[in-house]
Amino acid sequence: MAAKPLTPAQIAALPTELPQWTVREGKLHRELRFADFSAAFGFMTRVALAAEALEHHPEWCNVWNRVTINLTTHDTGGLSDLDLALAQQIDGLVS
Ligand SMILES: C[C@H](O)[C@H](O)[C@H]1CNC2=NC(N)=NC(=O)C2=N1
Repeated sequence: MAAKPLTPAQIAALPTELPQWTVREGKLHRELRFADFSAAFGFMTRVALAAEALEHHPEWCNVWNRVTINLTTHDTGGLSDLDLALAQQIDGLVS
C-alpha cells in the first residue's frame, strides 16, 4: 500500500488520536515496559506479524523488559497514514 503523508490536520490530531504516543524528532514514539523479557518479546512477535501484514515496519529497541518504538515512513521521509495505522495496531497488541 502506498503511504500517504499525514496532513497538517492529521498531525495536529495525533495527541487525541494516539494519547500513548508522542512525536519525538518527527517520529511517533512510545516506550513500553513488561513483566519480563518473555512478555516483551511476545509482544514484539505480535507486532512483527502485524508489521509484515501492513508492509510497514517499526524502528525499535528492546532491553530486557523494555521496548522502545519509533515510527516513521522511510519511503516518504516523514509521518504517513501507515505510521498511524501501525501505532493503532500496536496499541491493540499491548496486553
Ligand atoms: C517495499 C516495502 O513495502 C517498502 O520498502 C516498505 C517496507 N517497510 C517500511 N517501513 C517503514 N517504516 N517505512 C517504509 O517506508 C517502509 N517501506
